[in-house]
Amino acid sequence: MLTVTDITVSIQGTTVLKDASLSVAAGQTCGLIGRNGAGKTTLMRAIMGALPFTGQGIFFRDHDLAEAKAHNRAEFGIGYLPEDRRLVPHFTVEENIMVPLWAAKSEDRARVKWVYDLMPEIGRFADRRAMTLSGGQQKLVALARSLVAGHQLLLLDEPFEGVAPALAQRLMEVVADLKSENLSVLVSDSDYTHSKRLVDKVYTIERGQVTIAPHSKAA
Ligand SMILES: Nc1ncnc2c1ncn2[C@@H]1O[C@H](COP(=O)(O)OP(=O)(O)OP(=O)(O)O)[C@@H](O)[C@H]1O
Repeated sequence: MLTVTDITVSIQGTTVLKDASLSVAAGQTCGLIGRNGAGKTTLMRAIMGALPFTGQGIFFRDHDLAEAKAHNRAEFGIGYLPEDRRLVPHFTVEENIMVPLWAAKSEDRARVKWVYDLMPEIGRFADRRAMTLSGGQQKLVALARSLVAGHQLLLLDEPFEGVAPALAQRLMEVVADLKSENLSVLVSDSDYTHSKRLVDKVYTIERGQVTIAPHSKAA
């Protein structure tokens, strides 16, 4: 499904990701665990087309992502929850979660309804402007937005970071519920506490180098 092979990313002359490889199979949830500054966000942003990379490449199903425009990710069914949420503050919650559909020129209301069914709390504040929500609520909205686009693959960048325990629990429940949807998920975390209950396979990342963790349930 997603294959990253030997990619290197340099930012301002510094190599921040070095020959990184990983793969996420259909229906699999993979963890990417590493400390702050290890390169998790850099890898996610490279997959999303927001950072140039060198190396063999990033492939998603039949698509060579180096050849695709960043906005094609939504068309391919890839959803992304950035670490810093990146909601449009003056848009309503519903407008925010519609953004990937607009990018993909899709009117898939059924997908939006599916997200509201999965996360009923989102429907309850659908008309509120994003800037009026707490940080934790904004994370839920950003997760909902990633789900609207991500009917094949979800990239979740530190979804539990800086979130109160009850909300982290709720985020975990939503991600765990996706197991029955055959979605592929790559979830990054600075430690293994939250993600260990979710993942089928674990990669660790340290100073830009990715390795498969020995305690992975499946390789
Ligand atoms: N725009 C940038 N300019 C300079 N250096 C950068 C930039 N973006 C990232 N880096 C550097 O690249 C390295 C990896 O950063 P990255 O954000 O990918 O780490 P991370 O594992 O996601 O950690 P964090 O949880 O702190 O975001 C860090 O050393 C960081 O300082």
